[in-house]
Amino acid sequence: MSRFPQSTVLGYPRIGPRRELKRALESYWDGRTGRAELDRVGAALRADTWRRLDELGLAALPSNTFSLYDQVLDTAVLLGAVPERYRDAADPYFAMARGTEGLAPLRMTKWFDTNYHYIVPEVGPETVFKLDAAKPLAELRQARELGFETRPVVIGPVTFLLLSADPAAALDRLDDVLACYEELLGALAAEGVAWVQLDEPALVADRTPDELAAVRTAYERLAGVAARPALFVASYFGHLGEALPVLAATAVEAIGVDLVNGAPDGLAALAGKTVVAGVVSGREVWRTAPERAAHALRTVAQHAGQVVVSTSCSLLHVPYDLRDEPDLDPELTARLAFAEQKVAEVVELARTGFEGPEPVERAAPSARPEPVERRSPYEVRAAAQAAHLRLPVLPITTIGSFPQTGELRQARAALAAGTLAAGDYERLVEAEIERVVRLQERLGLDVLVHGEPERNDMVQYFAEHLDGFAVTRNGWVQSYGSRCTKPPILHGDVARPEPITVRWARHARSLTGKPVKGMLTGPVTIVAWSFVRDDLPLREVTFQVADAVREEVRDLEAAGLSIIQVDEPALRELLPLRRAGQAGYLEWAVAAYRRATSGAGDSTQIHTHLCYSDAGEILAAIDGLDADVTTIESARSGARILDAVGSFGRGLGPGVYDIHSPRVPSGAEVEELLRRTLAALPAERVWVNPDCGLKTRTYEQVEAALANVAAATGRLRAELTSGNAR
Ligand code: MET
Ligand SMILES: [Zn+2]
Repeated sequence: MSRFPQSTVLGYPRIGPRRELKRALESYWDGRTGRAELDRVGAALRADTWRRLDELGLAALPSNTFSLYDQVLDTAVLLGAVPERYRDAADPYFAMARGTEGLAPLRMTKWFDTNYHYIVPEVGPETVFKLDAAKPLAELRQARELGFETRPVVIGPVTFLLLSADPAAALDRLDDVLACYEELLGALAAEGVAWVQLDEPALVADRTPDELAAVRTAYERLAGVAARPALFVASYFGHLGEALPVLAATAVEAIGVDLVNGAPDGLAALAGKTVVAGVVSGREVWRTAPERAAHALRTVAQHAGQVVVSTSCSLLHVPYDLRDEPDLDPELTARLAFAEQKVAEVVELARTGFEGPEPVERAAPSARPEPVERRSPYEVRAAAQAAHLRLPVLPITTIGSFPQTGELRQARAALAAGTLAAGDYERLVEAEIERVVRLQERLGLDVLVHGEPERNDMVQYFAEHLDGFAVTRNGWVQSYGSRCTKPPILHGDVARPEPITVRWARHARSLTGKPVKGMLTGPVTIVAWSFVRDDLPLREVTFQVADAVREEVRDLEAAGLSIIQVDEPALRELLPLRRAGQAGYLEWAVAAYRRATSGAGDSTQIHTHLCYSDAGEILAAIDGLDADVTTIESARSGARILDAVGSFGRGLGPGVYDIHSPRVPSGAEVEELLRRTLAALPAERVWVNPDCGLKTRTYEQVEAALANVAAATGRLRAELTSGNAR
């Protein structure tokens, strides 16, 4: 077996430094360009990446880390796990990713505790596995033509099966999947490939004995393949825990461990192995402290046969290059590293060896006290709110945003470029608010919103108005497919210099006699969707953000807003992968939310909104938020969510309109969903609303859908008041 070179990265961004892949994909999907052009852009991005990594001095280059959509979907294709119904589509790959006319896409969900989303494979008894190694082989050969020897990267068999829609049923297919991997190893060996990387991030979560047995079976079998490349099994996003000795006992040659938060126990098991040491964080944007990295490397070197310097995970989760950010404060820039800079750090650590002074442990900051104010018990608040708001039964509301028009986006760009005066921009926003208010009045909604036209993004907008945050010019990170987000950088103490949303909320309120709901993003979601300083515990940082939100709640209330929504769609996302950390996280996350909202008076109704979440796992925490009304995504998951959240003794708005689809639900569909809700919950607690914000939809769709929602609600109200509901 050949020795693993001294430095590597587990993966690299692929959307393009200027989002070239995004544009190429969208143009291909729209039919503006053909497949050849899309493939040309992909090939150019891969070539640029290998050249750059090589120039930076990285010793081992990965391949097959590029993807036209998602690496899990690529793995499904590699293994032939394409569900029957997609096989006849013009382009089965993108049909699975995005759906087609009449064919829904595969489900998509979050990749571990990141904001990246993968396509959930469907694996069951009927799946026919058949290796299709075209993609890894093509990338390998492309790199060779450019003069680069690469290490193909593939999702490992256990993680692939555990990530599929029904993991238990999928694990039953382990033997068949392993046959494909064996064949893949043979094909790579035939090409003369020295090393292959199999990603097994699923092993950093708690695993059952059966699952650990699957790990043993898988890697004993793969290591037993006669002619194969050397095997490098990569873990990331945490420690391997009980999977470490299992993996180490197999004959795989190299194991990748995430060392960003210190070295795990049990390293002695790695004796004789090559350890690919993830000391440079692949998911944070802070420069690596060299003495801490060197310390971790020394610790591992005491046990391992060989230590290779690497990133803790793929660099997919950070932007390309800090040099694209000339507007950042130089003091901040000096603290940062994006993908390019991280590669340089890896190379430097490998070059200088692991010598250096011992790191100084930082003193833990003292905990900040909780705010003393407590809201009254729900019954007291509910009575005060009912008297004050006088809402009808089954009140209809929305989640906040209305369609973002091209005109608004252009105006914002012009404002940033200095070609549109601030006053003119503000008048445009006010006109849009008026349009949204009139539309809601016309549709007969009960609790109105201003529509969030001033917000580019529900987190970035707040980051731009709070101290302690910076926003980037090009800091795009892939979220899914062609979609990217630009996470703000939370680098200092957070404070709110002045009110942020009040002027827009006040404007909406001045236009109507109906109640208007103020709209804020919650503290947990703001930190979840930002790059957050690592010199304070996340809890402390989140509390600082909560205090800023709390001030905003107070000011909205003082401006006469009697309903205020504080969104926490990312509450589930930060949940630690291992159960041991979950209760502690949920406790402070809930405390942060209550800190943000508990300054409101009893007659002010606090709403919260959650989506993207497998709410089932965090039910008690959602209940603990103690919001007067919780709106939650449910149009697709149906009754499941009702069973789960029905026990909350407060207001509940399970979504009746799936806003992720351009489809307009009929009045009959909405009525059916509402009837199901009313069968599970007392009518006086039920709210009627879409699943999520409407900003990605068109006005045409929204108007038609909300008209159907209002009509269906009207019919049920009539039944309820005539006493024969259900
Ligand atoms: C991802 S949750 C979105 C909530 C936000 N208020 C909106 O309506 O867009
Ligand atoms: Zn939402």
